[in-house]
Amino acid sequence: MSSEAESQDPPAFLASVLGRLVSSDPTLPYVTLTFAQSLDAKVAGRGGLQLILSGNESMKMTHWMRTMHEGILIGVGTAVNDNPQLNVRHLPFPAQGGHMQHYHHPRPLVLDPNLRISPKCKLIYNASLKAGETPWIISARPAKTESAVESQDGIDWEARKAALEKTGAKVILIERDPSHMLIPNSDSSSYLSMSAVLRAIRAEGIKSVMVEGGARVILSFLHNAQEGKQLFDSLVVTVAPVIVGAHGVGYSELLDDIPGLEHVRTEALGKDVVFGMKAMR
Ligand SMILES: NC(=O)C1=CN([C@@H]2O[C@H](COP(=O)(O)OP(=O)(O)OC[C@H]3O[C@@H](n4cnc5c(N)ncnc54)[C@H](O)[C@@H]3O)[C@@H](O)[C@H]2O)C=CC1
Ligand SMILES: Nc1nc(O)c(N)c(N[C@@H]2O[C@H](COP(=O)(O)O)[C@@H](O)[C@H]2O)n1
Repeated sequence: MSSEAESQDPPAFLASVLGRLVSSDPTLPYVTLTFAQSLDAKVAGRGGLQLILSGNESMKMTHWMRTMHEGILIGVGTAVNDNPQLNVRHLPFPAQGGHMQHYHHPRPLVLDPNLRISPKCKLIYNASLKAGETPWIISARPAKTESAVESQDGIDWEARKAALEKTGAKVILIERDPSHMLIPNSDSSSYLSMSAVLRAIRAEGIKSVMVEGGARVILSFLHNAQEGKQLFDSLVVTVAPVIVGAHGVGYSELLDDIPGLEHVRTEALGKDVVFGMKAMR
């Protein structure tokens, strides 16, 4: 595997798990759900502390996945907590015909109903330096109410939208859908319908999306799948040889059996093990 890791082509592992990254439904993008976890299924430490779970080899594989997809989707929890870059930085520098080539960066897509992301975040800063694509923020107008507190929220939301748009970031609005499948105990005002989000992204021209987390977004996809609504095509999970413990952040506490997942390939990458699965839509 080490010679493949240095190659200027994506690892064969990804080709067999992701195939041609073409969705069977033309109204939806091809979706890869992917994340790194500890042996005890935690994706972050105490209070959401960001953990570097992936070693060099599996992190490189993650960056191959980034360059293979047109979009990279996270929830606003990750955007605020980690201030991530979501660009492609850990691949061998590509040369072609004597010219240096740049890897394609995926477009960052942030689920952010209440527009909590900062206009000063790295995603926006990097885009200004051409070290990443301009992020798209996916949101929904606050519901109109008679309440003074909530109507003030509406005004603040408009101001936050204007501040983000001033940086060049695009705010994509979707309709609020109170009937969409909700994770038990979650607050409907801060959740968007995942299928509406995916349809909106596809309508904007994005044909493949890598979903990188965080915990609630992972749970949303898996919860939908558990209820028979399969919204991802493949699942790639890096397992690192560490135990985080009960104080860490997990995603599986509310889940039951998930049907329709089929193992494709398992790869040992450095200290980590990466599982590649396909999902039956
Ligand atoms: N180990 C790994 O691979 C990764 C770990 N993380 C970790 O995850 C943590 C962040 O996770 P969370 O706080 O759960 O935030 P998150 O990144 O999952 O964002 C959740 C937020 O997204 C918004 N959202 C809108 N529609 C939604 C929907 N249908 N489903 C889910 N969310 C929706 C909501 O405002 C919700 O609160 C951080 O500690 C971060 O370090 C994040 C990404 C990858
Ligand atoms: N593959 C992977 N391994 C880990 O150990 C991780 N902590 C993550 N996290 C995800 O990557 C984002 C950080 O990306 P940048 O390095 O800033 O580009 C982080 O926010 C998570 O989405 N992934």
